[in-house]
Amino acid sequence: MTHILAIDQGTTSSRAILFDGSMRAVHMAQTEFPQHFPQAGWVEHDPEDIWDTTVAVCRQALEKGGLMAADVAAIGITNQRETTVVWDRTTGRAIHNAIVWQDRRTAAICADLKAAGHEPAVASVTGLLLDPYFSGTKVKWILDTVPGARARAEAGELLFGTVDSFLIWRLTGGRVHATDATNAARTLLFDIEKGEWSAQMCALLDVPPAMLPEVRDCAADFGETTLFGGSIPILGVAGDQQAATIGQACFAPGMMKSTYGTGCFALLNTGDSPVASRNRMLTTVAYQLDGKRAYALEGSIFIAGAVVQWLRDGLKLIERADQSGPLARQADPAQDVVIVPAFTGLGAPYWDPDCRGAMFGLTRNTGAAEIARAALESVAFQTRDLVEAMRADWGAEGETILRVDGGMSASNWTMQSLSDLLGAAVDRPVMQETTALGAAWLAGMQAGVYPDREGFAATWALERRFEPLMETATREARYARWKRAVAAAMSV
Ligand SMILES: Nc1ncnc2c1ncn2[C@@H]1O[C@H](COP(=O)(O)OP(=O)(O)O)[C@@H](O)[C@H]1O
Ligand SMILES: O=P(O)(O)OC[C@H](O)CO
Repeated sequence: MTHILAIDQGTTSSRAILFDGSMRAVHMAQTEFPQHFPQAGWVEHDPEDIWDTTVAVCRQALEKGGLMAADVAAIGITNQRETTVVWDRTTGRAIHNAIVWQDRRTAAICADLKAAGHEPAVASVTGLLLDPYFSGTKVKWILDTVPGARARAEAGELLFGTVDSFLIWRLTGGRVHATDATNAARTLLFDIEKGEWSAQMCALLDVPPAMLPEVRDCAADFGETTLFGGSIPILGVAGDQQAATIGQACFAPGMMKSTYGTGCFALLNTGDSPVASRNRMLTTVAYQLDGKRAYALEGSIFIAGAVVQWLRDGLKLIERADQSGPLARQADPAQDVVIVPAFTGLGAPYWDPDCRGAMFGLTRNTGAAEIARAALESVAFQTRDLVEAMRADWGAEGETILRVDGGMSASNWTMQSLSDLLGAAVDRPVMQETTALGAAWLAGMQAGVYPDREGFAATWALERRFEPLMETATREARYARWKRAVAAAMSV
């Protein structure tokens, strides 16, 4: 009973990481699974792929470590958020592919609700905006589209869940239909202040309450699984960005983390009451422990590491992601190329689904290095947009320190440019698997094998701090140019 198994079910891959009794990640397995794009702007996953890859990576990680179910004290689950599954209570099979968070098919439903003046009520109850990103309109779409689904959902025959709930249902053999407060907070159906499903939102989005999972703490009893050769309890659940916030030990109000994966998600802990944003940030649940919720302001950027993938796969300027920083370093300092990477519209704080990317400042001397630099800097400028908005919402006292993680945080050049363009310290921890660590800690703490919150926070260790080296006047001039570039891209 010495290990904790963290399941990290992400957008492009499923991962399982085994942590030992000292919270060290000791064995890992990862498998990518297919993405389906049935129409422009639509993104789906086959729930059976999600399930099969999840089970496979758990088995592989256990095998790598030569471990059995009896060696695992608990499972923690963290997951891609908002992605929506509706399944049959009797067979456990989904009635439609999972509709992924990136999917834009419900843009018209959102536009109609906005035009009818519902956004202020939605924001005040759920902390979110009327954007296709969230689960609620995706559930409505499935119920309106799959023949007979609405009547079956009303009769209690169909269940809704985000990916955590679907995995819990399958892992427990259909015994537990539950989610945690962080995942519930991403559905458009959850009253984040009261901590319960909102009848008003269910009515607005035509979602029968009978199909909703029970909402529990992030560290709680989510049932047990016997799939791995013995019984293992599931004791921790959190959406992946909240799990990273926990894994980064951002437990005190004012602490902020930013995760640079495919996209970028920055969360600022705002303490025990929700802060309504005046700057189009999201208000969300950071975690719920012992029935008490901590809240966060969240800024979501859809393209971060994806811009590096574009340099590699689209423009073929590099062969590997880690060549992007060294290439950017060679850029001519006299040139000021700006890229607005609005490949799938812009997220926070602009929320413009129709905007597309743009590049400014080209000369005859512009080459691969200048484009790479502009691509990496676009991530820093977007982070500054979020940090400015969050500080305006929450109060700007105190120094901003950003704790970073995710694949792109490995790039020293990008992290230095982030610190320069933010004018703030950027802290990169030793342990960069913060998402899985967050889920593992929740489960391990609930199982009684890991330390409490304070003890866990004390284990956070700095690998490297990046301090701003850029002159203030240069920083401000470059940021002003970025803002003009975004305005121009949005106006085309
Ligand atoms: N050294 C690096 N420099 C810049 N970007 C990188 C580097 N290593 C990885 N990336 C980018 O990070 C992303 C992968 O990060 P990861 O946290 O695994 O993302 P996700 O969980 O969204 O799949 C990719 O988009 C990749 O382009
Ligand atoms: O799976 P990731 O790491 O790309 O994260 C997805 C986010 O949870 C979407 O809100």
